[in-house]
Amino acid sequence: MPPTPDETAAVTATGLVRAYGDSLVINRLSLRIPCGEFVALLGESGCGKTTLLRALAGLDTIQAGRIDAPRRPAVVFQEHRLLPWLSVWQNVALGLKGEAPRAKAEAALTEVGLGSRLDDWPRTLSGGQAQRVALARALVQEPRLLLLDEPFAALDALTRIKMHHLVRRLVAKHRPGVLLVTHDVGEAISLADRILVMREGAIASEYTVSDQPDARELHSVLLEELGVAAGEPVH
Ligand SMILES: Nc1ncnc2c1ncn2[C@@H]1O[C@H](COP(=O)(O)OP(=O)(O)OP(=O)(O)O)[C@@H](O)[C@H]1O
Repeated sequence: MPPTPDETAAVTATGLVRAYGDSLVINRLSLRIPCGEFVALLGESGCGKTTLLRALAGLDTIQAGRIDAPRRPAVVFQEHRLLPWLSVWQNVALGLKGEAPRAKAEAALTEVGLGSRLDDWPRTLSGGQAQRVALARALVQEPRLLLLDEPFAALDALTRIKMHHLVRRLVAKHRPGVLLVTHDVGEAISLADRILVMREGAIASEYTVSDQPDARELHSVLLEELGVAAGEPVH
């Protein structure tokens, strides 16, 4: 059974609009993610998933609509985006306010299994380890909303599965609302409580994963939604 989402909203977005020139990428899109709920966002390439995520993160402007997020969202991207001139713990502590930043960074790094790498440089980490640092850097902020923009896409299959387990465990413990942008239908089904499909700038359909008796059937339905016959790659 998935955890019951908390009542408090991690984010509520209403009537969002974003155009680039004449091209309307987000068209009166609304969504609400309660704290504790893991939501995956699927959609064909170029449909506006990253644009939406950047808007929710406050990294991009919207032209109409409203975003209510009680606390600043944290974001993990496909690339780790660690600063090479700062050590691992300094990267995690960057942006932390208050006392004992090293101790807080250490606690977060221990949670992702990197408590022994505090003083190392980012360039000495593997791709999976660097993504774990990026995850620690996001979670140390205690966000209500965690935005994940294909954070596992560049990892090898085994590392990706380990990251899935880690993220699931950390989300169950800290209970932020999560929005995961992914191209991987299997990843969406295995991680998310709810899957949103974006089309023509809005949420075209949604699936509550626990309501679906057959994961394989849901997989086929989602591939069809994405315009892919079963067996073909999404890209
Ligand atoms: N800065 C920009 N200037 C102009 N057009 C942009 C800009 N950023 C995105 N777009 C356009 O907006 C549309 C949506 O892009 P976006 O990156 O949000 O899609 P996506 O669903 O995340 O794609 P993908 O799955 O391939 O990553 C695309 O047509 C893209 O060309």
